[in-house]
Amino acid sequence: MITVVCALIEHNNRVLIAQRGEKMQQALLWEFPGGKLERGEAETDGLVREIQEELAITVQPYQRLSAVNHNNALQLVPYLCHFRGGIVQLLEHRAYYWVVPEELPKYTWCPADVPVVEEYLQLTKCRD
Ligand SMILES: Nc1nc2c([nH]c(=O)n2[C@H]2C[C@H](O)[C@@H](COP(=O)(O)OP(=O)(O)OP(=O)(O)O)O2)c(=O)[nH]1
Repeated sequence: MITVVCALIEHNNRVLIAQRGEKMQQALLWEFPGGKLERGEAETDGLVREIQEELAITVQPYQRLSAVNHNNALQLVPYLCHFRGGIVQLLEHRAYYWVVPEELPKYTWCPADVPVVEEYLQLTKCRD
């Protein structure tokens, strides 16, 4: 089973979502950006590195959400992150949006992300 960390990057009550490229696995589906950890790398270190590599922005992870075990093949570990600066560049993805949480269900998600979206919606409802 591979571990993939992903970031729910928050800024001004919105969260960043990214669309996978045409040639990537799970092409054109929406995800929270992130990627696989390197050997011995801490989850949050790997996440900060992946977001810098993929989007050229700096994030600060602050809360781990529930890990999703998808088909015993992939463990997706989501983190809430503060946006700390930079200008988004699409170095790997096809598109990105900053969306309000209520808009999240409109997108076609990678299957493993569906429970993450649900947990995030619950959590943001409790904030209001
Ligand atoms: N980054 C990310 N990957 C996800 C999510 N949901 C999901 O099923 N995946 C899958 C897609 C890929 O099979 C795998 C992550 O691979 P990746 O290609 O994004 O990771 P990476 O940047 O480390 O890629 P690589 O260069 O090592 O291949 O996890 C998600 O929300 N974010």
